[in-house]
This record gives sequence, structure tokens and C-alpha cells, in this order.
Amino acid sequence: MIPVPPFPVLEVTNLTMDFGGLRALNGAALSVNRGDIVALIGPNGAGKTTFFNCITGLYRPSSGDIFISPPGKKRERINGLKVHDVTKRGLARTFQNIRLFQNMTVLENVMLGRHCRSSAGILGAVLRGPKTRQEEQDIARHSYAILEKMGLADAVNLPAKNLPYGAQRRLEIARALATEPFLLLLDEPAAGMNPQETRELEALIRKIRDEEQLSILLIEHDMKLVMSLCDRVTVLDYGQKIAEGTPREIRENPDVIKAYLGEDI
Ligand SMILES: Nc1ncnc2c1ncn2[C@@H]1O[C@H](COP(=O)(O)OP(=O)(O)OP(=O)(O)O)[C@@H](O)[C@H]1O
Repeated sequence: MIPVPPFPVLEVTNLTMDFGGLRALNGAALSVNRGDIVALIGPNGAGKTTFFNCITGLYRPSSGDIFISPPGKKRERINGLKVHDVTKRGLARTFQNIRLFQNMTVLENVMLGRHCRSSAGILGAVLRGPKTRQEEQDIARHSYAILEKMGLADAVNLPAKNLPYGAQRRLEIARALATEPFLLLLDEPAAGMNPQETRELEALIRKIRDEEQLSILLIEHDMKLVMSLCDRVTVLDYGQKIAEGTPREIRENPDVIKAYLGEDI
């Protein structure tokens, strides 16, 4: 078989983000190839969430370049685009702290994610004019199919707040998938999960990557999960990339060990 050359869907170079006098990112770089699961790791305060916030339009970076190459579309620089414009271009994310509409049902939460792809938009959905009804039904069907894949079909009519913690995390991923991303960004998806839930999450992330043909970038502190799940790992420390490689290369990298332990080994 002829090997397929790696195709980068996300290329970030020289990314800098200042908050007043604090430089949270200092020339950080990272790339994600199509179909890869990539981890962004680093000690607390290294700049990982700031990196996600810059890529997804929550923050406008002070300098640097963020390029995306969605499959079948032109390479595009997305610095400074608004969150909804970034989402429309196919980047979806979850957050470190669960952000669901707790009093809405599981299905409604996913449908809201889907509305970024509808012509009626969220306002149309709320007003429910006759033109939007058919579209609403399509969105509900599509959202239900995602929930089935995520093992949440039995919970569609429950308020999100009634779901156990691990299921709420899966619901967040379901909502992100509803936007039809080519790149899924997960901010500490295993945070607060027990070992059994973490193992199930690992299988689920793999399944999503394979079935939806996505690329995935995740921030994670659970090194066991990172080492067994990810194809590549990028390490940030004080806002800079200090290492990049396979999980095995990263595990043995003295700079990485030093960054985590804070001393020379
Ligand atoms: N909105 C903000 N305003 C000011 N400083 C900020 C802001 N967001 C992040 N920072 C600072 O930027 C630095 C990087 O924070 P960030 O949350 O990106 O790190 P992190 O690697 O995600 O950390 P953790 O692993 O603890 O979540 C920290 O010093 C943080 O206090």
C-alpha cells in the first residue's frame, strides 16, 4: 500500500497572547494532521486553555498564525474570527468546566449545537415559524442519531442536570459533534472521571475519530489516557512548545520530565 502523506488540518505558529503584563503564550506552535488524535499537555498555567481560546475565537491572539485546512476546502487563516464563525468553519470544542443548559433536555442541548448549521438559526427555532418546522424535525432526527452513538439515546427527554457526571461530559461532546466539525477540541475530557469512565471515554473518542473521520486535539492531565490514546503529543511550558512527538518520545524527553518535576533529572 502506498503511504498517505500527513495532511495538516490545523497549523498554529508563533502564537503569542498577552494579558496586560502577563505573557500566557509565547510563540507557541502546534499542528494536527488529518485523522490524528493529538494531546496538548503541560504543567498547570502553561497556557493550554488560552491556546484553545485563541484557536476557537474566544480570545484574539496578540500575534501569530492559525491556519485551518478543512477537508475539501481551501487553507484559511482564522486569527481573530468570532466564535460562531470559527464553529461554522468546522472547529468545535468542549470546556474544562461542563457548560450545558442544565434545565433543557438532553435532546434540546444537542439541537442547539446543530442550529449553527440550520438556515433558520436559533431565533427561528425559538419563534418556530412554519418555514422552520421541517428543518426542526431534521435537526431533531440528526441530534437523536448523535445521542444514540454517544450512548445517550435513553436519556433524550431528561433534563441535562439529571445525568450523571460522566454522561454530562459525553453530552457536551455530542453537542460539539452536532456542529459537524472536522476538528474536535476537548478540554480535559476525563477530568473528574473514575478509571472505568475514563476507559469508556477513551474507547468513545477513538470511535468518534474513526466513524466521523475527525481529527481531535485534547488537553488532558491524565497521562495514562494521553499515552494510550494519542498519536502525537505537544508539550507547553510557560506558553512555549518545549517538545513534540509520539507518546513514547515525550515520556522519555528530559525537558518534559524537568518541566513536570521542576528540576534537572
Ligand atoms: N483571561 C485571562 N486574564 C488574565 N490572565 C489569564 C487569563 N486566562 C489565563 N490567564 C493566565 O494565563 C496563564 C495560562 O493559563 P491557562 O489557563 O491557559 O493555563 P493551562 O495550561 O490551561 O492551566 P491548567 O492546566 O491549570 O488549566 C496563567 O498564568 C493564567 O493565570
